[in-house]
Amino acid sequence: MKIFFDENMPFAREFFSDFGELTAFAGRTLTTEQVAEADVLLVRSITEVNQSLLAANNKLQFVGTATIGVDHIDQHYLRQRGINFSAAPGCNAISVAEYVLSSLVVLAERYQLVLQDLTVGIIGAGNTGSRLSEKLDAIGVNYLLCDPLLAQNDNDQREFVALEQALACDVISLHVPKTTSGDYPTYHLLNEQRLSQLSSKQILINACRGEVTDNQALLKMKQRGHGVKLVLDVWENEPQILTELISYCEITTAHIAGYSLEGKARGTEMLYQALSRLLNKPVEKSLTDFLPDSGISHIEINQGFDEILLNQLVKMVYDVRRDDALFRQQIGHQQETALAFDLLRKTYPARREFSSVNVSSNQQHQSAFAHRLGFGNLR
Ligand SMILES: NC(=O)C1=CN([C@@H]2O[C@H](COP(=O)(O)OP(=O)(O)OC[C@H]3O[C@@H](n4cnc5c(N)ncnc54)[C@H](O)[C@@H]3O)[C@@H](O)[C@H]2O)C=CC1
Ligand SMILES: O=C(O)C(=O)[C@H](O)COP(=O)(O)O
Repeated sequence: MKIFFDENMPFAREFFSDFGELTAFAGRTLTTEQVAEADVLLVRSITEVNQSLLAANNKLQFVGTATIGVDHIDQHYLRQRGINFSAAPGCNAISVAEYVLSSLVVLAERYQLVLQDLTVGIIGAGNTGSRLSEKLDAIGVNYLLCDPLLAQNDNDQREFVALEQALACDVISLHVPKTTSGDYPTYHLLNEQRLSQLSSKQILINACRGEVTDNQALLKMKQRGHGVKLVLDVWENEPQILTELISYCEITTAHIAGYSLEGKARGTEMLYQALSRLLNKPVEKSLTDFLPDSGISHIEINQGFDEILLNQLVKMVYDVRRDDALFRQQIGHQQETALAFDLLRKTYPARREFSSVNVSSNQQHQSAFAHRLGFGNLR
């Protein structure tokens, strides 16, 4: 069996070595010819899987994407061809939530905001939005959820608000898939008209897909002096992004919100599980077999939790300013934007989830707090 996998897929060799012959490829430049002999194709978000890519292949059995987003996959075409497909829902949702939390902590310090005085409008309350809401619950920050699709689901007992209400919150955090059809398409959900209604006091965070926000409209409003604070992890037209927008962002990164080692590797693990099921093979390997120990394994706390301690704790494990600094250093300076954007992602420095660090305290409620925030949980 010939298995082709994206070179940026951690532990692919460890998980799939028993399945057959493995070939790594560069996701951005994969060609029809390269993939012609594949029985299994394992991609990440930068590979468009469609009729054109698969035109020369008549033996493909399985396509997997080690990502949450599936907007790069023509699932209709795969169904027509009878090719099995699996994604990795939720694989890096914790990582995205920790990115947003780190951004909030950094901005709170920068502007002397008390997080508990703010309300976060979470737009899209699936895996990433839910992981974020749990972390906000843990630190006592208010939030409103907007998800018209889940609002129609009788099994979901959470309270949902209309888009307009979520857009009026102090912080807006976007967690929707990129869609162009259906009752609630998200392409340019934040279009010029909606963006124009934001106030200068608000914070807008986009860590889902760039196309959910109209980047040209954002640039225009910032050039006119609008004060809205921007945290952008994702961009329209990646990797050829609108570089003029960078200097107007408070925090800006190269689509790495989901790039904790755990998040990326969980994606690989989920595809291993899916392929094992398809081939009726036992699932014998687990992520915990391969994850290295984290740099910090244990933090002991001897004082009460307050804003300063929360700030230190979050930033000790993941400080988003590292990724922001790397981005500003590399993009638009050293080489062509698209190459620099992809290189930043390919050479992303190790980052671990809160779960890799045990936090303990002699006061039980403090340990419980850290646990709720995601520290020291199962990997
Ligand atoms: N920046 C990054 O590194 C990452 C980005 N993502 C992106 O984030 C997206 C969301 O991820 P998950 O939460 O895990 O997906 P999910 O599928 O679990 O949840 C998405 C939610 O958005 C809701 N939704 C759809 N259209 C909506 C609309 N118009 N208004 C409000 N809600 C709407 C859906 O009902 C669903 O509950 C992914 O599709 C992916 O594109 C995901 C992981 C990492
Ligand atoms: O899971 C998703 O959806 C994401 O956005 C991933 O973090 C994207 O990572 P790559 O697949 O582009 O490496």
